[in-house]
Amino acid sequence: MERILAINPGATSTKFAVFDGEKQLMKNTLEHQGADLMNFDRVCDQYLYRLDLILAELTAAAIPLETLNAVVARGGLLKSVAGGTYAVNELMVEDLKKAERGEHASNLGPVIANTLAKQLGIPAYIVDPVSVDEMEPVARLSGLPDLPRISLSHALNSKAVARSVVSQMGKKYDEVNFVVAHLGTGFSVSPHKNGRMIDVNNAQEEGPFSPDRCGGVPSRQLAKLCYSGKYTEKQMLDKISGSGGMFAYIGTKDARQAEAAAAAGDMQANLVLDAMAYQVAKQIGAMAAVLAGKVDRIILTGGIAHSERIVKAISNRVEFIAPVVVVPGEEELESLAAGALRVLRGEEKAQTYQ
Ligand SMILES: Nc1ncnc2c1ncn2[C@@H]1O[C@H](COP(=O)(O)OP(=O)(O)O)[C@@H](O)[C@H]1O
Ligand SMILES: CCCC(=O)OP(=O)(O)O
Repeated sequence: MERILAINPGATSTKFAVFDGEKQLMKNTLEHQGADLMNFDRVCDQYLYRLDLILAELTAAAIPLETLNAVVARGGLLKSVAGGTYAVNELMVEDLKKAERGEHASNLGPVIANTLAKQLGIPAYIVDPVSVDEMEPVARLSGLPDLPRISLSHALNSKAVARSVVSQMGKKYDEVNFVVAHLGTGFSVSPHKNGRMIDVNNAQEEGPFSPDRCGGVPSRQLAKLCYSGKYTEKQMLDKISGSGGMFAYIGTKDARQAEAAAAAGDMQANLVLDAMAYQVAKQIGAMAAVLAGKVDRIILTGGIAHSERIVKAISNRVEFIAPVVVVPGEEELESLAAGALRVLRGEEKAQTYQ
């Protein structure tokens, strides 16, 4: 039986699980307080800190490291790649340490996996990293040649959820058209046409605003703000991704807190939640147009798909397009393990990142 350690580093947590084949032996979420991560200048500097915490939990769960056959992690902001499972290599680790496509917690995944796998002499993989790019040429133009559109999304969960919905329909992924909205800390809304994600809003800088990102904002005003002298480049980038969106308006990234505040009469929290759902619905409409209106299902997934209020607000606006299926949360660890398993069992060949 293949024993696999799956790791999913997030902005404020590290989720990991150990699987024997398909069977999950343990699953854990390590929460990181702001103060724990404050001492690290860059995201990739956190890899040993997070790895040590995982190792301590594996020891506590009496899972000897020597019993692991592979490590698999959520991939980061790499160069654009096709979907699938990739062997972690040094070029991938170097690219993520340089973070040329930006800082994001998922950049830590391959670095942590590589460090541990090298120590144990076992393979390390990533599956459907955030830089999966299946966009059609027409989707790549932004309107400014200097600023090509880039595919950075929740490809791992969006594709896994699409596959699971399609199997419930008794069809194949390449026989259907879906719009999948992943609503987590970042939001990505993607049209899936016959098994390919042919467009997506870059979850770091486009589309609807999300709990900590501003999404697409008025471009002239943004340019003026950048040159206003009020903010450094780092501060501006943080406004766009990290402390923008819902957080910038009401000081929380937690949709549950926002809902509780709205329920207690906070009008601003109420408006911000309505606006977030409104923008998601607008983005779903745009992606339905990408599919020429031929949409078999709209899928809402991610942590915020647990929210009845937000799901209802979005569904009311988009269910004229296609039936809405809600798959709350994410199955990223399971999808990572399944991707590694396909390679270990010889059902799929690991691709090479270059
Ligand atoms: N039951 C719930 N109701 C409303 N919002 C929720 C619920 N559970 C989680 N969320 C929200 O989901 C968001 C995080 O989603 P998640 O998919 O865990 O994000 P990520 O993995 O991208 O950090 C947070 O804003 C959180 O408040
Ligand atoms: C960069 C795309 C993936 C993403 O936004 O993930 P989170 O929502 O977990 O930050």
